[in-house]
Amino acid sequence: MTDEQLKSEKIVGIIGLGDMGAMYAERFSKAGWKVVGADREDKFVETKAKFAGQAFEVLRSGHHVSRVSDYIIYSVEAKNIGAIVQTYAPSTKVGAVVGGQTSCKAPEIQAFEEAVPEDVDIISVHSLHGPKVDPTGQPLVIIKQRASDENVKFVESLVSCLNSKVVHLSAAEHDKITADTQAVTHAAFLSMGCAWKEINQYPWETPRWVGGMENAKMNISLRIYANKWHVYAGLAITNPSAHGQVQQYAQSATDLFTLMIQGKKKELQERLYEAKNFVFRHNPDHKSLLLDDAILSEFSLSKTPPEGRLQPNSHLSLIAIVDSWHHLGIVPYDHIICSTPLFRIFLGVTEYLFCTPGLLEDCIDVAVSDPSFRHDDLEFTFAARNWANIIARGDYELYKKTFEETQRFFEPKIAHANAIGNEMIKTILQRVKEREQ
Ligand SMILES: NC(=O)C1=CN([C@@H]2O[C@H](COP(=O)(O)OP(=O)(O)OC[C@H]3O[C@@H](n4cnc5c(N)ncnc54)[C@H](OP(=O)(O)O)[C@@H]3O)[C@@H](O)[C@H]2O)C=CC1
Ligand SMILES: O=C(O)C(=O)Cc1ccc(O)cc1
Repeated sequence: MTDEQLKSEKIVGIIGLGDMGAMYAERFSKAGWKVVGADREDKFVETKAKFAGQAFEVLRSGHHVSRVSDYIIYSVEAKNIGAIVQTYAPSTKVGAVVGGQTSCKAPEIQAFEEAVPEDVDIISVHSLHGPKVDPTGQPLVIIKQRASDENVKFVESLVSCLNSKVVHLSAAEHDKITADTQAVTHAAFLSMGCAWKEINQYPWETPRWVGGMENAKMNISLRIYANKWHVYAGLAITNPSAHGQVQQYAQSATDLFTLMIQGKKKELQERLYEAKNFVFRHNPDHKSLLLDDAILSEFSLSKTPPEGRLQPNSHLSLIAIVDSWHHLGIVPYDHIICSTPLFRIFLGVTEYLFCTPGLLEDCIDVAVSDPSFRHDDLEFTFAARNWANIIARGDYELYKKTFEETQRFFEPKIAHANAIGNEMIKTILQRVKEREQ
């Protein structure tokens, strides 16, 4: 079938009209597909009113969506995917295709394999960006679990209106890469947020955190705290590979902080240079960095421009990620094809620190000789260990509580940070494109 035939004959169904589901429903329907969607049945009237002006139709429940749709995308909380698939799977139209948008694929695929009838194909998707980011040029993973080539073409044709970069992976490959990239990135920025809350300081209000790298840390941290806790909890807790990665990050932060307070400069240097040589070995001349301080300096949350010399910082959150990539044998550049904007920014900032001549040396000097960031680094280390524990225990309630307490602390600044973060992401994407050319 041609794309036009598919568009006129197929019906696309979305179960879960939250941030990502609504984004898909809006974009697919605007591109000319017939789209139906449902959120929780008890919210039907409210959901129908919310999307009244849209080109897609809101139905009463996932059963109603499943009965009529040729491709059904479950865009629901990861923790509940098993139960939700079990509920609606028996209503799936004969010969249809099902898939999900959750961030970790093992539980999603298992739910489909267990519950959907055998005549139904399984093709999952994952847009590697948040709902407010323009999907153009961002990676979109397609996972053909069990499907005819014709149905894969149907899904490709559908998602082509997003203009994303399609990457075909197995569920296992997807989960390994996203554990390496997303889970640790989130752990780092979640920990920064908790540390600022514990020392009771908005980082943009003090001259201690000034400069491009600091802007990136604040914007990304607040961007994560602007999202829903379950997105990050589900992604890390349901992905077993993520537990070890987050644990290693906490261990690296602990080890490096210990070397700092012991004043063991030589050991710290050796450890970080070994990590640098492993992670950044493809860019030994430090050419064409993803980001630089001048670019990042534009994106400040502070009202007053910085004055004088920037205060050097031990950058524990950045040196710990390079150390943990080294310990886990991860070369982050290998994952760029399947990376999120936040991961690319994190990589860009660490690359800037490690590959700009003189910066890492300054950072090591400060780390062992200047105690002014010790309290912050101590809180950061506690926070990293706490997140690793919560994730390892699979404690959704404690995750929610810890996340929401910090979210409340940053509440007054979240909208502003999101606006600046969007601009920063656009600039960085442009930069990545130029570098690719
Ligand atoms: N947000 C992001 O940045 C990204 C998220 N993802 C993944 O996509 C999925 C959706 O995330 P997101 O849209 O952000 O989350 P949301 O919480 O915004 O959306 C999930 C929606 O599903 C609804 N829901 C719950 N139970 C049912 C049900 N039985 N039938 C129909 N709808 C139901 C929820 O209602 P209620 O809230 O009332 O329970 C909610 O409106 C998650 O698995 C997430 O990990 C993937 C990429 C990016
Ligand atoms: O870019 C990020 O890491 C985000 O925070 C947005 C996000 C969250 C969950 C996903 O599965 C994909 C993207």
